[in-house]
Amino acid sequence: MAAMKVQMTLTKPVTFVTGNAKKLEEVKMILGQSIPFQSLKLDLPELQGEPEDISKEKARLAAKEIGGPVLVEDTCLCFNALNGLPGPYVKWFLMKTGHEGLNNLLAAYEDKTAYALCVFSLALGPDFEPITFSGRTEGKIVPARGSGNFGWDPIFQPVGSDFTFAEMLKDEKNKISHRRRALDKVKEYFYDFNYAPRSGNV
Ligand SMILES: O=c1nc[nH]c2c1ncn2[C@H]1C[C@H](O)[C@@H](COP(=O)(O)OP(=O)(O)OP(=O)(O)O)O1
Ligand SMILES: [Mg+2]
Repeated sequence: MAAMKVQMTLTKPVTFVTGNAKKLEEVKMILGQSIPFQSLKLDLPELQGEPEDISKEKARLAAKEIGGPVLVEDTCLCFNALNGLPGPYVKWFLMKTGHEGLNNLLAAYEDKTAYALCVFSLALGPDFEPITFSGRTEGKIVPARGSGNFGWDPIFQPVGSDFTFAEMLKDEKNKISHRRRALDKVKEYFYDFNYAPRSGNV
């Protein structure tokens, strides 16, 4: 009876919880009118560990805080030469060492390939186990190019593009980004449970 549970529970719009205004901006652009949601700015404490577990734990905390359905996400930047690090810790590496420091981490390696990973977690309420949806974009780490107003965008150049995320128009980034790919799965989930009409802004 999972489907019925979902429909009964989602009588309220989902609250997307994040402390990052740039994330929220992209989520709004990508979702459009497809899923009814509201947002709340909260900087939730984050577990250490694997991306899925970090994201799920964030959702549990958020659902407890809100007392209703929540959506959160955790974003990682993973270097293949470093077996996936800095991964979920990229925020702290970026803050302490900047774009140059992140490039320097790879100086000893020929392999500059990396991937951006976004793990969304949906918790239908405080008593529900969160469900995760991941999206991944392959690319490489390059010296910073483009406007530096969102995280590590200037040093990530996706496969198949001559531009870094920071050099692209938002629309272009949103077509191929880790966040877009994860949100496509979130949307599918909502359509499957008839919570959002498939004819919505896809
Ligand atoms: O598309 C992106 N392009 C460039 N940089 C990005 C992107 N998405 C997240 N970022 C940055 C923000 C933070 O430095 C780290 C992820 O950390 P993460 O914990 O997921 O984000 P956060 O703490 O800023 O917001 P939240 O309150 O949702 O946890 O990578
Ligand atoms: Mg965070």
